Amino acid sequence: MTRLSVNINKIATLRNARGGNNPNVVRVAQDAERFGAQGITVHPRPDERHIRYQDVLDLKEVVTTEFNIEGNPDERFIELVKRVRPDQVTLVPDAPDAITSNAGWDTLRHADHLRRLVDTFKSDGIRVSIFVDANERIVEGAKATGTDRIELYTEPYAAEFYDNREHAIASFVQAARVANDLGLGLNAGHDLNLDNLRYFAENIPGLLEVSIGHALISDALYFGLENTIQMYLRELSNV
Ligand SMILES: CC(=O)[C@@H](O)[C@H](O)COP(=O)(O)O
Ligand SMILES: NCC(=O)COP(=O)(O)O
Repeated sequence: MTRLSVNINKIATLRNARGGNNPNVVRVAQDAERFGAQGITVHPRPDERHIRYQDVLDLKEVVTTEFNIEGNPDERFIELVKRVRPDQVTLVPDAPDAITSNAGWDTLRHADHLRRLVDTFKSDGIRVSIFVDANERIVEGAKATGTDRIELYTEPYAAEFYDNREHAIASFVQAARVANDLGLGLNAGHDLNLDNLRYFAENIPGLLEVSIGHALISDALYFGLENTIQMYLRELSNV
C-alpha cells in the first residue's frame, strides 16, 4: 500500500500573500487528515517564503497522521526538527535560492555529512529519508549512510511522462529494485499529479509513500480539497 502525504506548502504561499492567517495552515492540515490524507508534509525554507518555522511548531501540536518535515539540513533546520521530533525527516539538498527542489543528494560525495545527519536524527527516534535521483549508485550510497528510507525525486519522470511513460519510469523501477534489495524504505515525490500517479505507483515495487503538494493544491481549486484528496487516494487504490 502506498500512503498519501499531502504537502501543504502552497497553502502557506497563499496565506503569506496577504500577511494574515487565511487560509489557516493548521486548519487545512487537520481538514486534509479528515478528508483522508495519511500524512502531512511541509518544507520550511530559510526565507520562510511559504511554511514558517512557527508553522512547523504549531502543526506538531495537531497532526495525528505521519508528520514529515523536508528541507536542507542547515543548522536552523536541524534544531527545528530535533525540537519537533516529527515521524520522518526528509533531507533535501536544495540551495536557498532554488525556486523548488531540483536534484537529489550525491550520496557518495556527501557520505560523511549524511551519515552524521542520519545518526543525529535517528538518535532522537526520527525516521530519516534522503531525497535522491533515480540512480543505482546513488541509492547504494544512501544505504551506506544508515538512512531508513530514500525519496525518489520524480520530476524527471513527470517531465517525460506524457511523451514516453515506459522510458520515463525505467530508471525509477531500477532504482526501486536496488532499494528493495538493500532493505531501504521507498518514498517518492515532486510533480506527481492525477495523470502520472497511478502509472508510477503501479510500476514501482515497494513504494511506501508519495508526498504531493503543488498539483494537489492546484486541483483543489477546481474540485475542492476533500474531493481532490479522495481522487488522489483513488489513484493509489489497488496498486
Ligand atoms: C522535496 C520536494 O520535492 C518538495 O518538497 C518540493 O521541493 C516542494 O517544495 P516547494 O513547495 O518549495 O516547491
Ligand atoms: N516531496 C515532494 C513533495 O512534498 C511535494 O512536491 P510537489 O508535489 O509540490 O512537487
